[in-house]
Amino acid sequence: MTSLTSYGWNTHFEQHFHTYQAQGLEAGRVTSIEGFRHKLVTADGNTDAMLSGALMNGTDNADLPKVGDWVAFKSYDNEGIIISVLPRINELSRKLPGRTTEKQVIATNIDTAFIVQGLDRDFNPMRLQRYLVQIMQCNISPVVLLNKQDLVPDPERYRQEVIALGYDCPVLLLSATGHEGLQQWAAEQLLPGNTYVLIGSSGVGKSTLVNALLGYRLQEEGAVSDFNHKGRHTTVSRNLIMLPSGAMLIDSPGMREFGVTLEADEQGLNYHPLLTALSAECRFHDCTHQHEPGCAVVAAVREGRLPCEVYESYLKINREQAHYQTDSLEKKRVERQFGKMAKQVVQYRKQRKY
Ligand SMILES: Nc1nc2c(ncn2[C@@H]2O[C@H](COP(=O)(O)OP(=O)(O)OP(=O)(O)O)[C@@H](O)[C@H]2O)c(=O)[nH]1
Ligand SMILES: [Zn+2]
Repeated sequence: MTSLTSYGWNTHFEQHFHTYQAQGLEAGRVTSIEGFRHKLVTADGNTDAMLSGALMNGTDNADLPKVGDWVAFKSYDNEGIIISVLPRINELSRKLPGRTTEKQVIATNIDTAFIVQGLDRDFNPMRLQRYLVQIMQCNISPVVLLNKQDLVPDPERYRQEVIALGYDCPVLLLSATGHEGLQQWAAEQLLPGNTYVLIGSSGVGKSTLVNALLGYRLQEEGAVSDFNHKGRHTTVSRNLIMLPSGAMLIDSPGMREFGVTLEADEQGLNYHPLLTALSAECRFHDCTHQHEPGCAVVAAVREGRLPCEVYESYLKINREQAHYQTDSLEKKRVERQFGKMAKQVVQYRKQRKY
């Protein structure tokens, strides 16, 4: 018997599961997905499950089961058929790379996201801020892991650089291969029954970190070639792994692009404590901190009280947000128009009786 609580089951899921339980369904958590095959951990151990026809045909991709989801399923010949996804506590998503405004759900029901950057060549405060903003907007708390500290002479300098960005989150230095900082990370940040996700570009050491925590090689670690310093894509799928300590970790394949998906009434600004504090002193309450007179943010940048990187990241994310919003508004307008057209056709058919 597996205790579902040790996998993160709580009263939220319990409540939503009631009606399914009455129908004789079971509950399980998705630990990996390969094609149509979903691996679930259940009260009776592990089982494979497929999607029901209704789920497969009538559901948007973002709402289909993802790693981390709790699902209601029916047992059938040693296999499960997933009938429904229980409402998520949160979902880690990103905008897919390129011009599309499509959202991709990476993993769900997450307590903390670890953003991993390697200090060798991957360290990039701009990219880090993009991850931070998106994670916070998904209602997930972030922790920054600066890995490969053994490869630079003064790793603390990088840590201070991240702290100076002013985000309210822990920043840790690690070496996955040298096992430095791992114990402290595990003891302070990896709590039993909680679910964590590792994100970051390919080659920053995510698989190596997972393996170090597990104490054995679960995934092949890809050798980053010295020749061109381009990491090979080694992690191909996401897995929810139970660590010996009872904490769960979802490893995700390297993602160089991490597009933000801020919604219409939100502002990237809300996710930066330094900017929020400063904007209270702007002359105009709806200041965009770009061209307005009496802008406290611009003044702080000029006087060196706000790091340029923070301001630059704010501008960049705002621009992207505007693009994302016009695009999704346009999509909604087209959908509305299509709905109207479909209604007209139905009416027309009724009148003509065919
Ligand atoms: N020197 C040093 N090398 C490391 C460290 N952590 C990882 N590496 C090396 O970096 C390379 C890439 O590590 P992986 O763990 O495969 O990286 P990943 O983030 O899982 O990459 P993807 O699976 O492609 O997303 C391997 O050769 C590791 O041995 C570290 O702390 N120090
Ligand atoms: Zn302003």
